[in-house]
Amino acid sequence: MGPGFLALPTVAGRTHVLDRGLAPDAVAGVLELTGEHIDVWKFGWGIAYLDRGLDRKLWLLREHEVISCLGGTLLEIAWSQGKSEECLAWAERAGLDAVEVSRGVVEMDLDDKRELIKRACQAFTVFAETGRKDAGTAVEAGEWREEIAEDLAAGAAWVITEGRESGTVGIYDGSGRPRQDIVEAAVDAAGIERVMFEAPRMAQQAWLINRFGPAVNLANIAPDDVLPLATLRRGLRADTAALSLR
Ligand SMILES: C=C(OP(=O)(O)O)C(=O)O
Ligand SMILES: O=S([O-])[O-]
Repeated sequence: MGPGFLALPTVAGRTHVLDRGLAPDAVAGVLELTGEHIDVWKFGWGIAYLDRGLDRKLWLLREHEVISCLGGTLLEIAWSQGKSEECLAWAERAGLDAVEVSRGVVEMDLDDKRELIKRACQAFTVFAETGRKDAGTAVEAGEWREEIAEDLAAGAAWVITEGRESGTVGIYDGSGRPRQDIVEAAVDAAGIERVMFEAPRMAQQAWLINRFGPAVNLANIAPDDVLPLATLRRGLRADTAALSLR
């Protein structure tokens, strides 16, 4: 990795990218430049449903051994219309590897979420998301702990904590600062290896890396932030330079 003359931290943390509708050629470019740093590629919200480049993008992701994931909002909308089976069958035919199961926009109780996770696990790796997508309904730390434990018991491979593309909800306050009690509750409940923090902003990525080390898993990373994030994880940027300064 790099020319090799620096002693840098070993990076084990996963990087999960949020695709807001990139063209296939752009995806090819991102993967060529930074594919080695990308573990999961999420088609945000309902993007996959409308994406005419989906087949080609899925082919590229497979070539680079990146897990492809359906956005949670699409499955929520399908579920609200009684179409979750149709949605999962379509995603399986399309060749997606993973789905996000969330209850961020619809009213779905924990029993329904558990059933949906179990059903989705039959064909997919499941990322179970915790937290609401609107700022008005913050979930308390105890509830996060409980929901995360249930999601994992239902078979979710990963827990993903809400932050959206904005970074101002879920584990963050309205100005984007981490809600530390929620962050710690998520790590307590899932273990650092199984939790992925949505962290769209550089300051949030740096805060989480400084708190948990370069092994922290970070999600909703913009495609052109992948390389900057790789530098943060290795202490190659002022915000985390303590990791590599001697
Ligand atoms: C991208 C989505 O939302 P979030 O960023 O909140 O996971 C989604 O639901 O697909
Ligand atoms: O995930 S990274 O920084 O290689």
